[in-house]
Amino acid sequence: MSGEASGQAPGRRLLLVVACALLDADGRVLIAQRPEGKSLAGLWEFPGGKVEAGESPEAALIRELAEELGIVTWESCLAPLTFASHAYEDFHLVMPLFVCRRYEGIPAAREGQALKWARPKALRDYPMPPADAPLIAHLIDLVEPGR
Ligand SMILES: Nc1nc2c([nH]c(=O)n2[C@H]2C[C@H](O)[C@@H](COP(=O)(O)OP(=O)(O)OP(=O)(O)O)O2)c(=O)[nH]1
Repeated sequence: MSGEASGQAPGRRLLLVVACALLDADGRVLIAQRPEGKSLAGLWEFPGGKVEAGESPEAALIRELAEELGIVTWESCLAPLTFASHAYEDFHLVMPLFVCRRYEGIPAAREGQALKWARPKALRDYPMPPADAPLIAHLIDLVEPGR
């Protein structure tokens, strides 16, 4: 039943974005700074982007990692970790977060974004989109448990 049919106010539209915690051998995670001119400019985020019509989340992430960072990875190298669900002003974001430890190539900024390898515990020192805050604890538990 739609929101209107059920008598509820229609909600925000759902936006499906897929993101990746790319990990290096030292357990650091790659974050990228959103460039000027985009929404949430200046904030640090996990690489990824919108899932296009007809695309699976995994295929979208493989495409985004190639476009943004010039790396190649495979569905078998993407492990689901957790997801974000956050109400922004204009839409409700649902964002699965995958972990990837195996890929080919050296991540390089293909879209002018600044990149940083950060320890999961240090992620709180970087301003991130509000949707991302609850994800950090999951990464710490995965990479630096008990520390
Ligand atoms: N890739 C990514 N996007 C995130 C994160 N956290 C978060 O709220 N987002 C939001 C920001 C954007 O609204 C959307 C990602 O879409 P996108 O990166 O393809 O969007 P875009 O910049 O091309 O377009 P737009 O935001 O200007 O509409 O998800 C994150 O950690 N990684």
